[in-house]
This record gives sequence, structure tokens and C-alpha cells, in this order.
Amino acid sequence: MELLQVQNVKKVYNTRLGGQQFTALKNVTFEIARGEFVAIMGASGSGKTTLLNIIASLDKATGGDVILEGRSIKSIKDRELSAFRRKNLGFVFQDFNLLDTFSIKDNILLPLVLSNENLEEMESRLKPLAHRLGLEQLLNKFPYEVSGGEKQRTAMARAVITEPKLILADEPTGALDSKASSKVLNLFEDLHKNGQTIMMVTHSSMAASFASRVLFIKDGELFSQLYRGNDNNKEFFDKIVSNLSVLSDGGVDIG
Ligand SMILES: Nc1ncnc2c1ncn2[C@@H]1O[C@H](COP(=O)(O)OP(=O)(O)OP(=O)(O)O)[C@@H](O)[C@H]1O
Repeated sequence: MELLQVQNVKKVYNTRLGGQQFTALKNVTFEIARGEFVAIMGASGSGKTTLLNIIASLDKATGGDVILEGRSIKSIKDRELSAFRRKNLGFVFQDFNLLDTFSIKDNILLPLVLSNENLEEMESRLKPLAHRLGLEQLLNKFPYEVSGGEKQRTAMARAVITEPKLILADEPTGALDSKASSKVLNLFEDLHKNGQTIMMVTHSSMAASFASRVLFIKDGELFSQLYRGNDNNKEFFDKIVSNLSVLSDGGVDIG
């Protein structure tokens, strides 16, 4: 069974003024298998963040359903949603979303603290993860004392420490320079090689070229998709760039 099933998802926003409606997602259907690394691309306003928020159960679809490991998100009661998210999902955002008054270590451990995990277990998970993400020397620092790339690696550690079924990343390299981006993307690739399922929204063809599949969204609909196959990053990058030009031309679906 697929890990994630997105079935006929529709989202209509009611705008505050004038009672007008805006359809941000029309009828989006796709699946993500366990262990896949999927990038979502599309022009600004095409509905990427809306889709991510619905999959994250941070927003509700107007129609359709999202099913994670056989469980419909619609069936989860509002009061259980934050525990559901904590247990199943890891989040990485463009602007890191770290707590400034918490050390790097405490930021990473926060989801485990919220889940009442015992200290010993927390420490045993932290050590190898901090090593893997190159954060060992930074654990006692605060977010304002580290670089953007280090902040994002902290956010990745926080996302991974709960061993989530799915990592959702929204423009994870959007605020980073190319060197820090490469490091973060190499770490995503490393997580993927270790079996982690990842869905990443990005504007960057370079970032998307690290994924195993890219879904292209246009005007709230799935337009096409590309599988990496045996391509290396450069070959996949070139295909992504040419597919994006088809997308902006409104050309044919190249599937
Ligand atoms: N709360 C809202 N109320 C009304 N319209 C909204 C709301 N949120 C988003 N939209 C509209 O829905 C569409 C999709 O927005 P969304 O943020 O999902 O796009 P996006 O592809 O993530 O864009 P970007 O790449 O610029 O972040 C846009 O036209 C946006 O203006």
C-alpha cells in the first residue's frame, strides 16, 4: 500500500471581502510510496503550499481526502490532530521556525518533550542525529548564534528525531545561499537513501533534482510528473528545467 494517498483534493477559499470564492486546488490526485522523495513544483500561486498544508492537516480540504498509511485525515478529531502530526509528520520550513529562547539541542528535542519521551531515550536519539547533521559542536548555542544553513539542519534534526512517516518540507533552501543549500539537499538525499519518505515544495530546479520524482502543478491541478529513473542529478535537472518551460508555455502534458 502507498504511504500517502491524495484523492480528488479540492480547496476553495472564501475571501474575506465580498464573499467571493477562489478555487486554489481543483481535483488533485496522486500517491507517494514509502521511501519516495517527491518534489512539488509550480508557478507562484499554483497551489503548492495549499496542498502541503492540507496534507499536513494544518488546513482542511473542501473536497476529497488525504490518507496516510490507510488512515483518512478527515476521520481524525480536531483535538487529536496535533498529536497525529507529532507522531506521523516532520516539518521543515523556509524560515526554519526555531524557538529563539531555546538552545539548538532543546529545539531538536522539543517534539520528544511534547510527547513526554524519557530523557535517556531523548539523549540516545540526539547523539547520532547531531553527528549525522554536523550539529555536535552547536548543541548549546542559540539560533541567533548559528548560520542559516545550521538553523535549517537544526530544523531537519527536529523533524527527523520523532522518526516520522513523512517529512514535509516547504522551500527548505529558499532562504539559503548555494553552499548551505547543497549541504541541506545532500542531507535530504542521505535521509532518502536511508528510507525516509519526503515531500518537498520548491521553486528551485536544483533542489528538485535531488528528488526521485517531481510533480508539476498548474492553476490548482496536477499538470505532469517526471521520474528520475537512472538519471544523475545533472540529467534530471535538465529535464526539470525543460518541463518547467513547457509548464509556463501551457504546452502539452509530457507525463
Ligand atoms: N487564505 C486564503 N484566502 C484566499 N485565497 C488564498 C488563501 N491562501 C492562498 N490563497 C490563494 O490560493 C492560491 C494558491 O496559493 P498557494 O499559497 O497554495 O500557492 P503557492 O503555489 O504555494 O505559491 P508560492 O509559490 O507563491 O508560495 C493563490 O492564488 C493564493 O492567492
